[in-house]
Amino acid sequence: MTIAISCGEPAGIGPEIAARAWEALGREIPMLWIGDPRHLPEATAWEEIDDASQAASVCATALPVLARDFGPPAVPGQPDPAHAPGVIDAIREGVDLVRAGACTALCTAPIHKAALIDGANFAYPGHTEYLAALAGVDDVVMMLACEALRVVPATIHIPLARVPEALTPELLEATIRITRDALIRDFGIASPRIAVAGLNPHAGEDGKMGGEEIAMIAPLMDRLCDEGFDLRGPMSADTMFHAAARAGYDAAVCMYHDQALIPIKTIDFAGGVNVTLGLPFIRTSPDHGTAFGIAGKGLADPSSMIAALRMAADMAQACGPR
Ligand SMILES: NC(=O)C1=CN([C@@H]2O[C@H](COP(=O)(O)OP(=O)(O)OC[C@H]3O[C@@H](n4cnc5c(N)ncnc54)[C@H](O)[C@@H]3O)[C@@H](O)[C@H]2O)C=CC1
Ligand SMILES: NCC(=O)COP(=O)(O)O
Repeated sequence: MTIAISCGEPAGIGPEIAARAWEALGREIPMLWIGDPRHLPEATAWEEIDDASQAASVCATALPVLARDFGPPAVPGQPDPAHAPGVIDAIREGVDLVRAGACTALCTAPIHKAALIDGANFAYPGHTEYLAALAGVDDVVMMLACEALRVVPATIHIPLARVPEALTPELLEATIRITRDALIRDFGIASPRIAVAGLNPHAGEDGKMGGEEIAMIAPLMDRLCDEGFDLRGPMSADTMFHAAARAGYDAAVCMYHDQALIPIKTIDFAGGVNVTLGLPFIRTSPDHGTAFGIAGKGLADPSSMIAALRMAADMAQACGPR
């Protein structure tokens, strides 16, 4: 039942929120941290382990650490490209542990994408795509979830100008299918109701403000509804996130990153969790980034990390490791 935590960017708040999350949950949820222990806050009670199987017994008294040497020390707020290989390896090691059955889930602390590209030619825009590559799967889906809302961006880390061309019926169909399967399997919703956002203002206003809704989104939705999917939309993105609208669906599939992430980070920044759907293992993460401005100052709120660990543990409990 041990959850592997990858360290994330050492100059960000990742190490401190992991340490704080262990303080909050270490007696309840076995976990281990993969990274360079010199990057943890000085006061952290940590203990080196050689093997994931030792984590459960250590975790009640110290944060179990699979210690790796990243080379230079970390300066809060100043990412060092020299850490990039270590950061990437920690994610890969976490995946290996989960896939080998030594851990039940992976919870990733935030990475600074630019430092990984500069330091190691990291070929992926984020964890989501890297994890898909490690797992050898083509279609994965990013979901951000909090008590009040679940959102899924169909396109993720691409420039806004490229969204319309990237938004193919195939991509949207895979996104909706994976989302529905996960709502049933991981979130225990027998008949998921999925809202689908339009791409354009007012969901295209009958074609007067853009054509993607009529040409692509609505026909795909009709086809999936004929198969038994409960889909609502295409909805105007500006009016689908207020409380009464949210009561009408279990998840919202959105067309691009900010359409999905702005509402959830506005509603519940502290409680939001990023969960990757469609992987053959469980991966969660806090919804926020590296927060360089507050790193090393003891100001970071660990709530989202705690929520991410809880969600990973709940998913493992409900469905078992994949
Ligand atoms: N899963 C991941 O690896 C993610 C990584 N990132 C990366 O993080 C870097 C910084 O991104 P930003 O857009 O600045 O977002 P950010 O989430 O790091 O920071 C946004 C604002 O929220 C505050 N904040 C964030 N987390 C906080 C916490 N736990 N407690 C208190 N305040 C907190 C920050 O101080 C800042 O004011 C980028 O390189 C981005 O790619 C961003 C999101 C997720
Ligand atoms: N904006 C969300 C984000 O950057 C998380 O991406 P990932 O690293 O989880 O793929």
